[in-house]
Amino acid sequence: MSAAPAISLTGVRFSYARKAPVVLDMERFEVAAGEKVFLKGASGSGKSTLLGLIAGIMAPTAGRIEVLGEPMSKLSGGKRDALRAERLGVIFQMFNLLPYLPAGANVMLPARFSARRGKACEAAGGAEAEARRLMTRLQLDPKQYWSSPPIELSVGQQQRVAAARALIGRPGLVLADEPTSALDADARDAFLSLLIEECAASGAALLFVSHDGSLASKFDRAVDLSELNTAGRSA
Ligand SMILES: Nc1ncnc2c1ncn2[C@@H]1O[C@H](COP(=O)(O)OP(=O)(O)OP(=O)(O)O)[C@@H](O)[C@H]1O
Repeated sequence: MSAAPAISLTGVRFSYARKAPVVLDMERFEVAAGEKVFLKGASGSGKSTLLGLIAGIMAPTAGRIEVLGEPMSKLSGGKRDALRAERLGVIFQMFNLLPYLPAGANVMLPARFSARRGKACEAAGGAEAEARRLMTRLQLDPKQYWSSPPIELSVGQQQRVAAARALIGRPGLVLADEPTSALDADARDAFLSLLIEECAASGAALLFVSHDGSLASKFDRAVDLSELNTAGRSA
């Protein structure tokens, strides 16, 4: 079980609608358990689409996607949602924080929705203690910001809430889609180092999408989706 790759994708094709063009066509892509992979690629090369497929938000038109040893692409929509909630941490471009919940409650959400992630927090003293620890680690002081509504936080602070929420309850895989695009270089480097450290501490694999190639050296490996995705290429 621990040896299962975090992501294993074989012969995957995807289009957004039945008669729409194929936007993703990939023979193979694999991320090992605990591996940190930097995913780059030209705008429109399909990075967000690939993350959406791995997260189970969409299902491929053809092919197979396994996530943490589970057959994500074979599951119903409801089961894909459950697998995502139980085993994945996802940081979206716009963070998707719930605006009516304060920061601390946003961080705790996965531990509330998933029994597995709630249980994983027990060793740390429960979901609230773990949420506070993660916020502190990500340099967002919970004494000051626990009760803040997201709208009162800066973009960088919202990003830290989103990262803490993705990391809570030891997910096996963290997917991050351009989470640093709104930050200056210093804030971006600091955030990325913390994210990588926390993934390493909990044994999570990390698939991190960015246009900023200067970040690639922090990862085990960099992958260019423009090379892997053959959709739209003439044979
Ligand atoms: N909801 C959608 N409906 C139809 N087509 C879409 C949709 N989302 C993306 N596409 C198309 O799929 C292709 C890949 O888009 P995607 O957003 O995955 O690329 P990306 O590499 O993440 O781009 P960027 O770096 O600009 O964020 C593009 O041609 C885009 O027009």
